[in-house]
Amino acid sequence: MIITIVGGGSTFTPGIVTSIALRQKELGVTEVRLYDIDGERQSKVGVVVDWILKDMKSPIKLTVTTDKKEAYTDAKFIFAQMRVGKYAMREQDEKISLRHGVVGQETCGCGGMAYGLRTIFPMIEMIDDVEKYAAKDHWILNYSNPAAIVAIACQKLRPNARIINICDMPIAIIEMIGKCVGIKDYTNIDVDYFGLNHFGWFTRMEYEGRDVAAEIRAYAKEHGILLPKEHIEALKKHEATGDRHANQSWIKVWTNAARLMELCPEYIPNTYLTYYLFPKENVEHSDPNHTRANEVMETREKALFEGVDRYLATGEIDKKVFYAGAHGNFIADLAVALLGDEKKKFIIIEPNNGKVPNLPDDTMIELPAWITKNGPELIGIEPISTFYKGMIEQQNACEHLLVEGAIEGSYTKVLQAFALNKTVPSIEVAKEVLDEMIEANKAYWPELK
Ligand SMILES: NC(=O)c1ccc[n+]([C@@H]2O[C@H](COP(=O)([O-])OP(=O)(O)OC[C@H]3O[C@@H](n4cnc5c(N)ncnc54)[C@H](O)[C@@H]3O)[C@@H](O)[C@H]2O)c1
Ligand SMILES: O=P(O)(O)OC[C@H]1O[C@H](O[C@H]2[C@H](O)[C@@H](O)[C@@H](O)O[C@@H]2CO)[C@H](O)[C@@H](O)[C@@H]1O
Ligand SMILES: [Mn+2]
Repeated sequence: MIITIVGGGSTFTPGIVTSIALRQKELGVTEVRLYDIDGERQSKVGVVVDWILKDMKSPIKLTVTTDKKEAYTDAKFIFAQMRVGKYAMREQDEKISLRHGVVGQETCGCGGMAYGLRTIFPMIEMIDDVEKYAAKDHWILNYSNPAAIVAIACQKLRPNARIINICDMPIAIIEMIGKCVGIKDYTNIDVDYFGLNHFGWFTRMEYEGRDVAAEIRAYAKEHGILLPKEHIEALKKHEATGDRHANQSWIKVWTNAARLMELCPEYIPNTYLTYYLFPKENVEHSDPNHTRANEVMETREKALFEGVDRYLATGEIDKKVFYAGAHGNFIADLAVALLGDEKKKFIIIEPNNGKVPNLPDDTMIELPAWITKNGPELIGIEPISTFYKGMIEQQNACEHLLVEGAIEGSYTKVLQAFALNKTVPSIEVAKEVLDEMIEANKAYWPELK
C-alpha cells in the first residue's frame, strides 16, 4: 500500500511520516513517496524522513521523486500539502495587505484570497494526475491551504474527485483547550462544531461528563487568553516556551479568542474568526515589516533545514528540528478510519447538501462526519441562528465569487470578492490591494480581465 505526500518538501513532512510509521500495521503501508516540484528542497526533507524511518526501525520503503508518474502510480492515499509560491509569496500576501491597512494573514482576508488564486489550478492539475496514475479507489486527503477556497474550486471543477479537504485547527484548538483545563486525553473530548474552514464554532465540548465548554469559558474570563497556565507564566517572564503557539502572532490570536468568548458567550470560536471580528485591532497589533511568514522562516523552516545540514556534517539529529504531533496524527488517523470503515467522528470539509438546513447545498461546510470506507457522512444539525448564518453567508459568497472569478478570469468578480470580505473596509481599498497583488502574483495567478 502506497501513500504519496504532495509537497514532500514541506516542513510538516517529517511529522506526517512519523505518524504514518506509527500506524504502519493498521495502514498496511509498504511505501511512502514524496513528490514536490522543488527537488532540492524535498531531497533535504527526504534526508530527515529517511533518518526517521531508520530510527523507528520501520519497514516502509521511501521514494523521493519529482516525477508525477513515479509519484502516483498505484498510490492508495495522496496526502496533499502544497504551498504554492512558498513562504516568499506568503510574506507578500501578508505584507501587501498590511501596507494597505487590512489584515495580512495566510488564509484569511486578502492574503487568503491571493493564496487561493495561486493554489486552485495546481490542485486541479494534481487531481487529474492522480486520477491518471493512482489506484482507482484512491483517496486524496488535502491539507493544502486555503482549504476553504481550494474545497470550493475542487467541488466546482472536479465534483467527482475522491478528495476530502481537512484542517487540523479544530483538533489543535481542542488540544489547547484540553491543556488549559487539565485534560491530556484530548482526542476523546467530544464536540459539536459547524462553519466554513477557519470560520466555525464549537457548540458543545464534553469529556467524561464534564462540560468542557463551560470550564473554558470560565478560564478565558479569568486569564484573558486561551493558552495553558505554564505558557502564561512563561510569557509573563518573557521566557521562551518552545511552543509555536507562544510566538507573537499566535499570542494575539489566543487573546482575541478569549475576548470573543466574553463578547459572544454562546459558542467557542475557531481562533481564525478573530481576524474577521477584530480586523482593526489585528492590524494595529501587526508589524507590516515582520509577519507570521517571517516568524515561520526564522523558526520552523530554519530549524529543519539547518538540522539537515548539521546531520549531513556530523551524523547527529536533534528530534526538535522537526515538528510531530496533532497535525500528522489527524491525517494518518483519517486514513486508518477510511481503510478500517471505523465510523469514527472527524471534523472535515464537504458539500453541505442540507446538513445545515438553512445554508445552501453547495456550501463547503466544516462539520463532524462519520468516516466509513465509502467516505465521510456529515452529521446534520438544526438550523443555525441569524448571527452565524449571516457571517457564513457573507464569507461563503466571497469565497464562491473568488473561485468563479478565477475560473472565468474576471477582474470584476475577484474585486467584488475582495470587497465582500469582512476584513476589507471599502471597495477602493479592495482595488488597491488587488492591483498590487496582481503585480506580485504574475507568475502564479490566472490572468484577470
Ligand atoms: N489545512 C491545515 O490545517 C493545514 C495545517 C498545516 C499546514 N497546512 C498547509 O500545508 C502546506 C504546507 O505548509 P508548510 O508550511 O510546510 O509549507 P512549505 O513551503 O514548507 O512546504 C510546501 C511545499 O509545497 C511545494 N509545492 C508548491 N507547489 C507545489 C505543487 N504544485 N506541487 C507539489 N508541491 C508543491 C513546495 O515546493 C514546498 O516544498 C501549506 O499549504 C499550508 O498552508 C494546512
Ligand atoms: O503559521 P503557521 O504556518 O505556523 O501555521 C499555520 C497553520 O495553522 C493551523 O495549523 C497548526 C496547528 O494550529 C498546530 O497546533 C499544529 O498542529 O500545526 C498546525 C500547522 O501550523 C491551521 O489549521 C493551518 O491551516 C495553518 O496553515
Ligand atoms: Mn487549517
